[in-house]
Amino acid sequence: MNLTNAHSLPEALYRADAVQALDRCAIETQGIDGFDLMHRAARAAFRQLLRHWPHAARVAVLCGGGNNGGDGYLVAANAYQKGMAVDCVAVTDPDRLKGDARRAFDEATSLGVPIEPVEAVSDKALFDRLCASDAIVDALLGTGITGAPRAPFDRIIQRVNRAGIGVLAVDVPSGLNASTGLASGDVIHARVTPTFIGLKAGLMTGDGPDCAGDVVFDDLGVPEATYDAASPVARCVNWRRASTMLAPRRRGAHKGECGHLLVVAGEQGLGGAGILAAEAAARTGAGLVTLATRPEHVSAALTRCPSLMVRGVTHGNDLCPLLSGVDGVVFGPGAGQGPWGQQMMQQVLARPHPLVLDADALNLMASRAPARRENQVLTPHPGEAARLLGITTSEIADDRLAAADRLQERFGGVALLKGVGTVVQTRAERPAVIEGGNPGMATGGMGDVLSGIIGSLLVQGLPAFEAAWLGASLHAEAGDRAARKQGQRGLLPMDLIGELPACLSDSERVGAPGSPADGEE
Ligand SMILES: NC(=O)C1=CN([C@@H]2O[C@H](COP(=O)(O)OP(=O)(O)OC[C@H]3O[C@@H](n4cnc5c(N)ncnc54)[C@H](O)[C@@H]3O)[C@@H](O)[C@H]2O)[C@@H](O)CC1
Ligand SMILES: [K+]
Repeated sequence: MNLTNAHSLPEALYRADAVQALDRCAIETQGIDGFDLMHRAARAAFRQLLRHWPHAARVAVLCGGGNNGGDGYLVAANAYQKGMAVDCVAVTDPDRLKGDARRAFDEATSLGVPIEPVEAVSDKALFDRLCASDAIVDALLGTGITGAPRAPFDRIIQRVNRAGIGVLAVDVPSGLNASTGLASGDVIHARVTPTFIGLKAGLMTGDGPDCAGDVVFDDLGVPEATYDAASPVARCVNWRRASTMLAPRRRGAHKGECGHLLVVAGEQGLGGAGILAAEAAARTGAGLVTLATRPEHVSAALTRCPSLMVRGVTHGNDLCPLLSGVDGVVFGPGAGQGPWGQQMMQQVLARPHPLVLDADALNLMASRAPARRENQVLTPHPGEAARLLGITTSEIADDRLAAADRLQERFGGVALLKGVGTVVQTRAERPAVIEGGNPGMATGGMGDVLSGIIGSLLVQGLPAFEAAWLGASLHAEAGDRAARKQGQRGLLPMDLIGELPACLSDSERVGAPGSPADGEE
């Protein structure tokens, strides 16, 4: 997702069936004519076309057989009336169109929009036309898709992507599951996706952010009461929202009341993981951070970050004195799965502290009988999540919200499923999906930084769920700020850590906890 696009999206995320319920409510209960709603959607999409391609003179519009296709015919009509050259292709036989989609086709036809059935256009001619366009409007499939795109949609989606011309996807990039963000077959890669009435969860997680480009939300002016018709499946959160939740510190605050975190990490050869987690925790404001690591990593840790207390631990028993007197523990980064990691795990789990369990802690857990614990945050990536649940990573990708729910159910506490659109799940509250972050963060050590951040917020007194979603939002924001300064590909975890204080200063500017950030909502 575009890094500059954030923050104007609504918080409520819906599955496709819930958005369909909202559409129905707008029409049947709120008295908005369905065809009028389609006109509004088309105008909203066309506005984005003009905004993103202000000089477009020729557009190709590809229309499917449902209401998404109906939106497309009306976008084509808008473009035609604006004087653009329009290549409109009916991918489903217009004789099979029903209801508002049929009316949209009829209206476009009566205005003189040239519409050709797909069978009348050879593959090569279609490809040439796509390549000759300034922009392509994808109105093939929307929220009504079931499964992977079937012929001829699959072939057309491939052509569109191969043409290399900017695409505006109407409501949802065709081929994407609007509920889950799964692309189970061919899927449109759009530059912008104007989406209507309800923000679809699938645009914000899994394959969604990669395929949708800039997501622009438009409620099409439906009355507020429309939203009583369906519940959101999750909340879309970002640092701008999260930063308002951090209470400012008392002027008389002292380190003892800002929490003491113990980071247990760094088996032989993996010392950096613990150092990154501990430094990130210190930079997120923990009053005290102790790092328990292999003795050979002690001097490196102190050289890198002298404000840490660093203890060399060789056996599980060495950890006992360190565990008393801390407010929370991060365990797992670079801990290995050998005897060192196992001994440390045994000690850590035997105490009642709030916990963040990451990396090797999760691998060690996967080989034991699941033990539920309420004051813990598990932070698996999809591979670790699959091992914890005894399923495959592709089953995790099938429905990330459902996978996070299963993890939480099995292990209790909070499950944070990493990946694009990180999902944070707890029992009694609506899950959070994190907006933000960038592919530069796909590098070793970024997860260690995240676990340090969450641990730090835990010991500063945040409940586990808040610590997890605030922490993930902060991590994404720091990654985006670092990427804006120096690009994505060469990003290192230290660059994120360097951005943490500036990100946190947002919350200091905002003031009282719970007050809305300026310009938001
Ligand atoms: N009145 C409304 O309900 C509104 C709906 N809107 C648009 O309508 C869309 C939803 O419309 P629909 O519910 O008609 O659904 P869609 O238009 O998204 O898809 C349904 C069509 O796709 C076909 N299809 C489903 N799965 C397929 C697959 N795997 N391969 C090939 N074809 C497949 C179906 O046979 C059907 O023709 C929204 O995404 C939005 O664009 C907007 O116009 C706003 C108002
Ligand atoms: K579409």
